Amino acid sequence: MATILDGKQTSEKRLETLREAIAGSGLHPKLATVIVGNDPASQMYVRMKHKACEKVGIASVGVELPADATTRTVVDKVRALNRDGSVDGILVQLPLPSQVDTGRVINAISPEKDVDGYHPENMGHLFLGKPRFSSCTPTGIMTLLAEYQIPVAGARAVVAGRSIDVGRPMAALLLNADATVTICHSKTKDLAEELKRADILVSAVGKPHFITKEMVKEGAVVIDVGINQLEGKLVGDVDFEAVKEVASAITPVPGGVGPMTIATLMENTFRSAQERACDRVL
Ligand SMILES: NC(=O)C1=CN([C@@H]2O[C@H](COP(=O)(O)OP(=O)(O)OC[C@H]3O[C@@H](n4cnc5c(N)ncnc54)[C@H](OP(=O)(O)O)[C@@H]3O)[C@@H](O)[C@H]2O)C=CC1
Ligand SMILES: Nc1nc(=O)c2c([nH]1)NC[C@@H]1CN(c3ccc(C(=O)N[C@@H](CCC(=O)O)C(=O)O)cc3)C=[N+]21
Ligand SMILES: [Mg+2]
Repeated sequence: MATILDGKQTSEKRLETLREAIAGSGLHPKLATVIVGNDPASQMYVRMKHKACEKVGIASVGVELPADATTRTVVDKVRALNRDGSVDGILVQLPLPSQVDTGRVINAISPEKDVDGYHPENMGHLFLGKPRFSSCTPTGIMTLLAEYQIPVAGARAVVAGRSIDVGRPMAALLLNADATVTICHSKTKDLAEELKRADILVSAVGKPHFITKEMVKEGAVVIDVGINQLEGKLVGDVDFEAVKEVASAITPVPGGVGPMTIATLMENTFRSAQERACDRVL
C-alpha cells in the first residue's frame, strides 16, 4: 500500500507559514487575476486563488473581460497591470478563448510580475537551470516531493505530457534536481514501456484512467496532475485504486497536486513583492 502524498495538508501548512512571513514583512503583496469569458471551471479556479490570497494576507484584484474580447483588449489590460506599481503578480487564467492569441498575451506580462512563470524569459531561466518564477503546478510538485523526502537526484523520472504549463516545466525542474528525465506525448512509441521504467511518474495528460496498474513499476512514486470529470466526479489521470497497490507513494485527486499549485502561486506572489521592494531600495 502506497503512502498518500497529502497535498491539501502540505499546502495548508505552507500557507500558514507564508501568512506569518507576510505579516512580519511589512509588505502588502498584491495579485491581479485576469479572466476572459465566463467558463465556470476557470471562474471557480480564480475564486479559489482569491480565497487563498485572503487566507495569507495577499490583496487581490480580479479583472473580468467579456468572452469576445480581442487580443488587443487583453494585452492592453495586462500592460496597465504592468504599470500599476501596487500589483506584484499578474495571472492570466488559461485557456483563453480561441480568438485571443495566448502567446502574445503571455509575452505582454512583465517577467518580474509573471508569478505563473509562463513568460519565455522565465521559461528560459528555468531551462538554463536558474529559475526565477517557475510554473506553479510543477513547482508545487517538487515541494511536495521534498516535503515527503522523496529522493529525486539520480531517479528515472518520466513525464507524460509536454504542455507549456505542466509537462515541459515539470521536466525541466526534475532535470535541475538531477533526475534522468524522459518526456512522453501523444506521438510516443511504446508509451507503457517508457512509463514502466519510471521511479517517479508524473501524468499530465488530462484523460481519466489513462495510467493503469500495468504501466507502473513496483515501488514507483506516482504524481497525478490530471483534473477530469468522470460521471460527475473529479478524478485524475491515474486509476488510483489499482495503482496505489503497486506504487510506493501516490497523490490523490482531489487533495494532491491541485492545492500545491495554489500554495505555490501565493509563495511566488510574495517573492515577487519582496524582490520588487528590494529593487525600489536599490
Ligand atoms: N492540478 C493542477 O494544478 C493542474 C491540473 N491540470 C490538469 O492536468 C491535465 C493536463 O493539463 P495540460 O498539461 O494543460 O494539458 P494539455 O491538454 O495542454 O496537454 C496534454 C498533453 O498530454 C499529451 N497526450 C494526450 N494524449 C496522449 C496519449 N494518448 N498518450 C500520451 N500523451 C498524450 C499531449 O500530447 P501532444 O503534445 O502530443 O498533443 C499533451 O502534451 C489536465 O487534466 C488539466 O486539467 C492542469 C494544470 C494544473
Ligand atoms: N494562468 C493559469 N495558471 C494556472 O495555474 C492554471 C490556469 N491558468 N488554468 C487552469 C489550471 C488548473 N489549475 C488548478 C489549480 C488548482 C486546482 C485544485 O486545487 N484542485 C482541487 C480540487 C478543486 C475541485 O474541487 O474541483 C484538488 O485537486 O484538490 C486544480 C487546478 C490551475 N491552472
Ligand atoms: Mg493546458
